[in-house]
Amino acid sequence: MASSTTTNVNTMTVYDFPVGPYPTRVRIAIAEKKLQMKIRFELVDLYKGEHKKPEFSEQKNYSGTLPVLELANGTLISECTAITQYLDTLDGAPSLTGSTPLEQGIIHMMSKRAEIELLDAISVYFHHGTPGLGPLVELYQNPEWGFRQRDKALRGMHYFDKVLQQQPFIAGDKFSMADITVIGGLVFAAIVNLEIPAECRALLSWYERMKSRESVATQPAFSS
Ligand SMILES: N[C@@H](CCC(=O)N[C@@H](CS(=O)(=O)O)C(=O)NCC(=O)O)C(=O)O
Repeated sequence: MASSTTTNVNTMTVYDFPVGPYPTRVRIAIAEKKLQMKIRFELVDLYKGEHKKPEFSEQKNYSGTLPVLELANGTLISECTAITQYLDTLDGAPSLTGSTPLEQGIIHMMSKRAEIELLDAISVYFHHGTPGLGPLVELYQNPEWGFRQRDKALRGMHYFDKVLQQQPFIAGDKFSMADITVIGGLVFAAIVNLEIPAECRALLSWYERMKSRESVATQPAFSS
């Protein structure tokens, strides 16, 4: 794992794979909260299986996935939703995860639905229905299960298209963590060459709007 030499005592570290769909979720949240100066990124090379080595799974994240946020005091937070919630509420002015109980409930539901119906489904297709991270990492593959999840993700795209026919953002009338999760899903869709169906015009239009946000456009996953 590469590391920088100078670290401010208050700097947080994100263990990261810059173009990865899930790391991109947290990268967008960091940009939306303008926390870039307080966070350093440390590359963990997924294609070399660094995330599966004991020094990572035992010391950083039992689940062996990225991203992981490490606070200055050594506290470790994994899972994109948890990391986003922590970073969003740090300044006492949540803008991504909801500022009322109702907003928090709806945003969490729609973000989790985006994981289940889109992002996580495409991840399973990537790992089981394609060569994924390669034979050193993909020790077990079930292509049929992968293809079923790909089809589930396509249904998910149609679902979110219908949602966006009725409202400007995934969880309602404001940009939120739920939009970021769907963006992560579409980043993964591009990686596996799973095109957004042409008839999903509301989803396509929403995605163009999302890609014009500075917090999104500046991410490595979107640099051509
Ligand atoms: N539920 C986790 C999933 C994280 C995840 O799957 N991250 C990917 C990173 S990336 O594919 O998006 O770049 C990973 O570590 N994959 C490695 C593996 O699954 O072996 C989260 O929300 O953080």
